[in-house]
Amino acid sequence: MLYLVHMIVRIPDTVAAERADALKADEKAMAQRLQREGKWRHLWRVAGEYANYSVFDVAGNDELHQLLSALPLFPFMQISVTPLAQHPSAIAPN
Ligand SMILES: O=C(O)CC1=CCC(=O)O1
Repeated sequence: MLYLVHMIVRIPDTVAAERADALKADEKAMAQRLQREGKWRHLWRVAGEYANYSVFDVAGNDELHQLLSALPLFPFMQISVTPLAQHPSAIAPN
């Protein structure tokens, strides 16, 4: 199943800069592993915001939740999820 996921990142000032940098490096490593595995199909920065729109291709709600909640920045993100279905006018299956 495909899911459009909106992630807004807010790391509070109480998190030390070194800790924040480590979390971001771990987040990048996990995101790139999931992209290589084909589960994180798109990752787009929202221009001008510390936020992204992503498309995940996973078995269902439970796998998506497991992946999102394992992200290093998960405690500092506001996440919204939109399940995607095929559009009948799309010229190619997604
Ligand atoms: O910077 C972000 O939008 C949060 C994030 C998701 C994957 C990644 O590497 O950073």
